[in-house]
Amino acid sequence: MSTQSVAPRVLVLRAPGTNCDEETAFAFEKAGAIAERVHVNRLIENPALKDRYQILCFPGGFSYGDDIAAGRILATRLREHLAGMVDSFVHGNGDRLVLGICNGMQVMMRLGVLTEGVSEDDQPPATLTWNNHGRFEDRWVHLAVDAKSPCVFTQGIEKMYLPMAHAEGKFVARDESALSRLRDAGRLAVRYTDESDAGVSDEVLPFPINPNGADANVAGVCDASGRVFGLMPHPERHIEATHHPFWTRRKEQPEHGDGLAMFQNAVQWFA
Ligand SMILES: NC(=O)CC[C@H](N)C(=O)O
Repeated sequence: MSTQSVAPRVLVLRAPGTNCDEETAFAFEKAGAIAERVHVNRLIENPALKDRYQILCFPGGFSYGDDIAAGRILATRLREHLAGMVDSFVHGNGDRLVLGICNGMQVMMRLGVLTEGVSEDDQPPATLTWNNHGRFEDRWVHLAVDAKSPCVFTQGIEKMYLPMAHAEGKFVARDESALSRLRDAGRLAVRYTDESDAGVSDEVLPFPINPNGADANVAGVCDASGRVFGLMPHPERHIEATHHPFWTRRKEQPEHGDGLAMFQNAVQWFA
């Protein structure tokens, strides 16, 4: 853990087609961080820019139009031009955080940083593919957090109600052994669940509870350290209590929306 006491600085990485960078920067700022939106081309011109930041965030959207596969082109650009930057956040001295939201998680899956250390060969142990019904799906989902997960972002959170909005968000493990390795290490940190707060379930739940058909209802995955995390739902879209779809019908308003705690956890980690 870092000994730094000032507000952490967040690099919210933009690329052509990114569309959640403003909201994501707002969420980090509301949680007490200093967030800057930086275009990938500025980083390629000047990779030393990365040294200003303690948190790297890949926001949601349609980077490079989701061409080839969602997240593929941005991941390839990062691998070709900014591998050192990615490595310094993911590994480095272990004193930085990485968060990917939706298209950001897709980029991180393509980079392999969320499932590192699981395969014994060079084949990816898991991927994200098209939702079962083959369409873009936009709806609010109930999520359960794996209490034994090392994920820095979900500490102290049991459940969340967040919007999801994606076409290529179905988590698929290569085989049962890859899935159980990830699960046993608490790396399948966030799962779709039903309204009854049933908690984490490995049995695939029906649509629309599990909106895409993901193996073990996986909605978010972290690395072995818990510092590197990606999720398909959008915490930055539920920051204020009034973002909740039924806020006018609730008797009591919570202080914040469910998504804020994840950003607060990230800031807290540097305190
Ligand atoms: N909200 C998003 O980030 C969208 C992710 C991606 N473009 C998809 O549809 O799968």
